[in-house]
Amino acid sequence: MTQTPFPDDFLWGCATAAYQIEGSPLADGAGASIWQRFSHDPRLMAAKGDTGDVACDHYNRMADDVALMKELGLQAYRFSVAWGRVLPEGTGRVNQAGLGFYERLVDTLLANDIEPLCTLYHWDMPVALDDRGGWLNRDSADWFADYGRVLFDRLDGRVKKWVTLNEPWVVTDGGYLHGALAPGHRNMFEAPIASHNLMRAHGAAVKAYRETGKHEIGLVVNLEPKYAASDSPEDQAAQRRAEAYMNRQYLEPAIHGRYPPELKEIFGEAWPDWPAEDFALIQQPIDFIGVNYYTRNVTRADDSWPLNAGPVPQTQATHTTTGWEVFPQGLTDVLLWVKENYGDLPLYITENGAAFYDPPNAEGGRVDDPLRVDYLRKHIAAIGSAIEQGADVRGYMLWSFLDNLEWSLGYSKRFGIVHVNFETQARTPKNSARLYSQVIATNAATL
Ligand SMILES: OC[C@H]1NNC[C@@H](O)[C@@H]1O
Ligand SMILES: [Ca+2]
Repeated sequence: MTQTPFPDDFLWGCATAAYQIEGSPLADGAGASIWQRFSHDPRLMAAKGDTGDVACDHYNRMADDVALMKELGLQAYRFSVAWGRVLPEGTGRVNQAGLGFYERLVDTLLANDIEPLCTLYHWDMPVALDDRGGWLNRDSADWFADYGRVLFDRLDGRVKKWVTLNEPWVVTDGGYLHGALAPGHRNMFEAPIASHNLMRAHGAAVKAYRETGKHEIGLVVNLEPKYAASDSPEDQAAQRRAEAYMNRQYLEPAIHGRYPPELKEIFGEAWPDWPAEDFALIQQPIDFIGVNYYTRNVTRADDSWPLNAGPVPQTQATHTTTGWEVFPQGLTDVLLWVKENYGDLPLYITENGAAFYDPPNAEGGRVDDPLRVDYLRKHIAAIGSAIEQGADVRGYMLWSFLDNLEWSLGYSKRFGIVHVNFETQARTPKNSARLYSQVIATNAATL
């Protein structure tokens, strides 16, 4: 049994997102989001009928959920704000009832010694703004900065760690290129524009934060390390394209004020010439990088895949119910990759976790989830290894606190360390929650 002690002030928490857990999407004057529209459209939503109308009913059960977080020993909780609750039309009029929910959430967390980490954008743009072009409209940077100012003014100080965007790659690739996610567009000319405006909005919000903010703000990116299938020039080039497209497309402009050259090669005529002043806006200094890690990709040249880069299935490995290879080493590798390419900014694992099969109801108040326990043990140890090798990792926000709406995949993909019976809304900590409580209590990974 090897013990890897973590730094004394390492922050252990869980992550969720508004549309995936709250329910009551239109309550108390909230404006509909693009996910309200998308999840109700059977032409677009893969898991037809699985909408966010109820989800985990967290909007009504928040106090009990925070009490459960406390019981499990969480030190932090990463949540997102539903933009439309606060600004029903996306800009202008503030809905005090909506803002009040998040203020109550933050105050309840603080009363339980749980540090709030607040994500401004976790995919749920108000439909009023999508109808004005959404992320395709260059005004989206101003809309987003104004939205940020409302939250900073009310909550900064109680919230000391802010996140502008969650996973801009998924927003763009899913929402504008492949159409699997809201707003469901399939257009390779739109994707770079949405992507670029998301990063302009990130920069505008960081700039707005610096006007009054006294604490920290960062960007959260999903990183999936790409391992070339062979040393052949074709596979090496495929790995470079895949890495540029998913892992460099957002960090490169945010940190270095440029795009990786492979993107023009990938998008060709669909890749605009960006105004130089955009990069000055995007490259606002940030205080940390949030890394969301789930799995890796072994990449080979394969023209049956976009980018002429396809995965080599790792049939020998354990896979999650979302089809992802369990590969803890990839978390160590990707943390060191960020340090090597983007310098010594503090890092947080802002999401990591796994969906494995769990029963729909927790017989006898127990849910035994050995595969998730194993996944968490190994990935937490992988962070310890990265820290030993010099990565400045400050915290871990496990995805997720509750089983929830896995977007277009619906409620069948259960990522929670706490089981939710969606018939009764009963919460039942899984064995993985008990493991996590031990990790937090000992501040160490045990393998
Ligand atoms: O797929 C699991 C998670 N990945 N990152 C974004 C979250 O909203 C997802 O549920
Ligand atoms: Ca649309």
